[in-house]
Amino acid sequence: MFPKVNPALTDSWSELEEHYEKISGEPIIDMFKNDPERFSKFSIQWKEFLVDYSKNIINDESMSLLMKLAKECELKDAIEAMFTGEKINETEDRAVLHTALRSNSTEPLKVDGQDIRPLIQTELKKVESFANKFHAGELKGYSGKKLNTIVNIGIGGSDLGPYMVTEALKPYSVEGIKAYFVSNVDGSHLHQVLKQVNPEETIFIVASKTFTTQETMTNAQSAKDWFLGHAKNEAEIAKHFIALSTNKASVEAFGIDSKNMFEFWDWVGGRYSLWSSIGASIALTVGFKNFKELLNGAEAMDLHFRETPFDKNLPVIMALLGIWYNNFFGAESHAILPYDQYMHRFASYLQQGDMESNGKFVDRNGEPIAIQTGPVIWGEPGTNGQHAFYQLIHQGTKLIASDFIAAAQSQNPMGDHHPKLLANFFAQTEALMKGKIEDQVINELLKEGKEEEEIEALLPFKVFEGNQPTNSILIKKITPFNLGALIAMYEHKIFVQGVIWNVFSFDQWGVELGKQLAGQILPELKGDEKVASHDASTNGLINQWKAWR
Ligand SMILES: O=P(O)(O)OC[C@H]1O[C@](O)(CO)[C@@H](O)[C@@H]1O
Repeated sequence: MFPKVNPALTDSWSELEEHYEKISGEPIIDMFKNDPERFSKFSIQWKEFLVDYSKNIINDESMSLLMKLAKECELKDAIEAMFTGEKINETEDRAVLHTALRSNSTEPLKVDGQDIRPLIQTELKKVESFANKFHAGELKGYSGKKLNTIVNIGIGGSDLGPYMVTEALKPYSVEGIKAYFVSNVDGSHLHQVLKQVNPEETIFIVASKTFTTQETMTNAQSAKDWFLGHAKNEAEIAKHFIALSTNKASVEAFGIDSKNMFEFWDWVGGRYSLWSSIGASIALTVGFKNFKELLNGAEAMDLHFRETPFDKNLPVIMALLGIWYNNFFGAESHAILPYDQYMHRFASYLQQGDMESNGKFVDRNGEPIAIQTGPVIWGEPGTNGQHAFYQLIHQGTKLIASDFIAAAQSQNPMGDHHPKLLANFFAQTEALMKGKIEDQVINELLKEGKEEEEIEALLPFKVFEGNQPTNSILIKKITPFNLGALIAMYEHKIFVQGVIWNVFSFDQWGVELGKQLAGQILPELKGDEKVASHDASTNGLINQWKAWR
């Protein structure tokens, strides 16, 4: 196992603290003026990606200290430990091998003495053959009609990944296939979907690693009841319900034959599972070939991450920049801003990926952590976000580091929409860096014919400092391959940050408490008696609900 290093005790940490004092007030724009090589130095072109991180508050020294931090935290060993299947998820005694799901290597990779490569290939082939039959119209429902609609029922990692990808790859959807995703236990979610589908043509995909998640099991049961209300025959479930899970016994207990189950394993974390059978809804929507391309793109990023020196390594650089702002500038959040409408779920997907992984306050030794760990992840597609929350990034009191993501080629070229979208993508990072200086504002106001007094009054509101750091990720096109690589880049960024903060990134004990309490409260909601077993606030809310329901 790689060593459990407290990052705050490394030499590089104190050197970075000192360095921060020197550099934090320096305008990025001046750094460009002083260094003509800055863009080529702080940008990386990799396959069809251009990652430009030159608009950050960094110089050569910042980067070399951050690289030193990665070395002092034994990042290289940590990467190898993950890829080779060491049980780095110690609190659950599990290996972390989502990378194996997309690997084309045939070299044996053992977990508990068993080579997992054949297991992965068998399930992948199962998904392939099922998807091919579905698209060939060979799968028929209870009335003999072809199946052409999928309803994925899952939540968290069993929803966010497949939903985000099927949305991002909508232009690659197989013609005639409709896909819906139901996650919320709020009955309205399932209701709205069931209103739109024909039971004779629908496959319900019950996606749950544990097959015990309350929301998913409730939605699956209601979907089954609805389906049986139409099909009238339990035997027809076999044609219309499949399960994606690690838990065969619960799948069978629910009434789905294990022949209709696509398996995955406990060494695949829920939020890293879209590459496994959980991706079946992706294969059914965009076709198996595109799903495989997605896996290939992720594998290409895995190889880049594993083999490239840190100073040219995309996930490592992205992670270190995040640490720079999170731990030295005191930034509390990180914005994900895709200039791509199809990627409207990307920030939500990364919220789980990042916040469930690195939202930890205890280190790998079980000691409380004295430094900040995972940031708040948020975002929306541009340009919509520009008309909503960018004001705060431009002129608020917080430092917010952002990732701007855009595709050079549009999926739907239409008039000058794409140049306009991209003009905004380019303009925003420039504006965030430059801000607006007094002279510029005065000139503008003079041109508008304002008097000196008016100018003086308006000046403080119109000037802003800029120096908000951004990364720009320009991708030639959002193909399945490139999307796979992009997702994998963020997965590895999260991993690197977890290693440096010395947290266990692959468990999520914190989410259990709310689940436990909801389990206790549910029976108390029956009947009209007042509840008095909680704190006054919770009792008050429950009792008012009882009065109003
Ligand atoms: O796939 P499952 O077992 O239904 O779990 C769904 C989600 O619930 C969580 O355990 C958190 O509540 C996630 O980690 C997971 O992705």
